[in-house]
Amino acid sequence: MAPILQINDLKKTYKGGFEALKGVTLDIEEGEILALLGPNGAGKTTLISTICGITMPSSGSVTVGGFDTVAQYRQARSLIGLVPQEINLEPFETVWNTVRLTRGLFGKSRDDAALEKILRRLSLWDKKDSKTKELSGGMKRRVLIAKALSHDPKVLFLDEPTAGVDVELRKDMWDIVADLKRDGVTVILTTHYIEEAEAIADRVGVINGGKLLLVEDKTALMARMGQKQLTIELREPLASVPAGLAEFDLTLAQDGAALVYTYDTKQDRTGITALLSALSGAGIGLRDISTRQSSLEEIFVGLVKESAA
Ligand SMILES: Nc1ncnc2c1ncn2[C@@H]1O[C@H](COP(=O)(O)OP(=O)(O)OP(=O)(O)O)[C@@H](O)[C@H]1O
Repeated sequence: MAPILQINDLKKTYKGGFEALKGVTLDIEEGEILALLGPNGAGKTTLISTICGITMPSSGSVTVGGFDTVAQYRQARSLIGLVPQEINLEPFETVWNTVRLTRGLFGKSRDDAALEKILRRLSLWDKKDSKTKELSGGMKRRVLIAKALSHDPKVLFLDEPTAGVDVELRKDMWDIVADLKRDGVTVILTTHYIEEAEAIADRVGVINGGKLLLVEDKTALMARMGQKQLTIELREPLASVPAGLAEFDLTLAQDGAALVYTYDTKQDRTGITALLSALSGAGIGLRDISTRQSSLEEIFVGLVKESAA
């Protein structure tokens, strides 16, 4: 089946010349949850806004369900739900009317049963007659989600859904996303929270400086997190990794004063014993050894730093 969302060499230069997207290409499969990670100003919101037709692309194209988001804007937009970063509700309107009116804006016929289902799922049913200004911050965010779901979209964008919300609401939000996935909704969310990506995403994309640096299966990323590094501080610095140690995944660090060995913690044999005896066999003296585990956070920080260099 064709991907539900196809982003092809998408570029966006804002008036004034700032290049916020520098050619993003990405396919997203139906029912997938993709988390887009990136520091402030990376281009996450620009990417979402361009896909949703709020911002015009400078070049490249996006299709949603096969519809081009510029040439076939209405069809494409009707398949998309967008939960914006900022809360933009009509304060004196009730929850029920807010959600009902949004559905109407998409030209969908009235369907009270569908709206009731959405409000119940978001634990908003008992608040349906409350004015939105009477709701807590967390409930307002839920109303934004209810609005975004009101026209039965196939793809839901959540722009930093849990920024500044408490732990409990964050977990709730994750449950809601898992629920939507079960219904076959494709979810793309932006986040600064790496644990959020870890908790709910099928795939993780890292964006910085308007470029997509990596898109990878979360499980594959987790497998990478299984990597550990053994740092061996040497008595005498080396100019290069000795040829006799070529079978090991070694790099020189600290100007030759240390060897770094990367190994997979999930494998039965780490190779450390063999390495240490090989070092001893080569007459290389050790001063100290230490190990550390790389995390998704480090992978992320490393990538972002590299791309900025
Ligand atoms: N309307 C605009 N005109 C000019 N520049 C803009 C406009 N909107 C965004 N930018 C710039 O584009 C870059 C990317 O912004 P964007 O909001 O997409 O980043 P982001 O990754 O969503 O950041 P954050 O995590 O802070 O929300 C920033 O440098 C921003 O200043």
